[in-house]
Amino acid sequence: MEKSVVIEDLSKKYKLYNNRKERLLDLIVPGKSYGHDFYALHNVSFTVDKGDIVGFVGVNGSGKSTLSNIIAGVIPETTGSVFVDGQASLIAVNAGLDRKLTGRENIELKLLMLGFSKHEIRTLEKDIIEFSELEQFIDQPVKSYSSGMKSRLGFSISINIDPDILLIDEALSVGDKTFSEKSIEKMLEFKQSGKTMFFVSHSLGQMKRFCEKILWLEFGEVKMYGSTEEVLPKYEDFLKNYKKMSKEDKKIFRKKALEKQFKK
Ligand SMILES: Nc1ncnc2c1ncn2[C@@H]1O[C@H](COP(=O)(O)OP(=O)(O)OP(=O)(O)O)[C@@H](O)[C@H]1O
Repeated sequence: MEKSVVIEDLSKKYKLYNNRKERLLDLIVPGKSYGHDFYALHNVSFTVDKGDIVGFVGVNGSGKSTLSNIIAGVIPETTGSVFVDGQASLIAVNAGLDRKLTGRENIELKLLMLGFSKHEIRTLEKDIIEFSELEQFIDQPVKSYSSGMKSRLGFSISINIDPDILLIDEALSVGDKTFSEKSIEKMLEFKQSGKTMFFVSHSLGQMKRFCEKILWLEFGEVKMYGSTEEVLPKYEDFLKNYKKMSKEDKKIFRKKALEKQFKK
């Protein structure tokens, strides 16, 4: 099988500060370190074959968006290696849109940055605007858009540029039903063309519908990776138990995980 994405020992570390003074001191005092290291991802390894549809699951803060952003090249990893074969495109609420520019300008800028020719831009721009259903709003600045409109624009750009790898991070949760259905159809087309896709969603129904494999992240670490039939029922069991936990037990569970993420 041809590999599409290979992640080895990937970690993403953030520096967290208690206040602005600490942040400033960390910048200007040589040889001394202020603040705390926090691992959003720690030693994550997995391999994805060409044409796989992989879902990322995990409770809030487990690292799903951080991982999608790293695969899409939006943020860098701290350590480890990330191999991505081809061009990856991320669809996420707010991702990659310049709020000051209009919808049309955002489309043109994105296409220019991706190296499309003038002729290709003209054709693609038309398709993207039509798919987005933004009509006359396309010439309004993105800062005036609702989150649904932004998500429609982002989705339309990313899907129409036909990337090798598509990452969809919760982008379907904010659109209205008709647009979601249309997007799902487009995603099924993408799936049928044998391209690699990643999917982040809290909707397990959507995960079942699309994904062949599931990566379950728990506070920055891989808890399980395997076929949807194997992993999703286990994750569902975990969620059921997690929901049943008392407020106090949930707090303890989160605290223990956070201690691990801070210490590594
Ligand atoms: N820029 C940042 N600086 C500091 N910490 C960050 C930053 N970005 C993310 N984090 C932390 O990294 C962890 C993982 O965040 P991430 O958004 O990847 O989780 P997630 O699984 O996508 O969560 P959700 O389901 O809520 O969207 C969280 O604890 C978050 O607070």
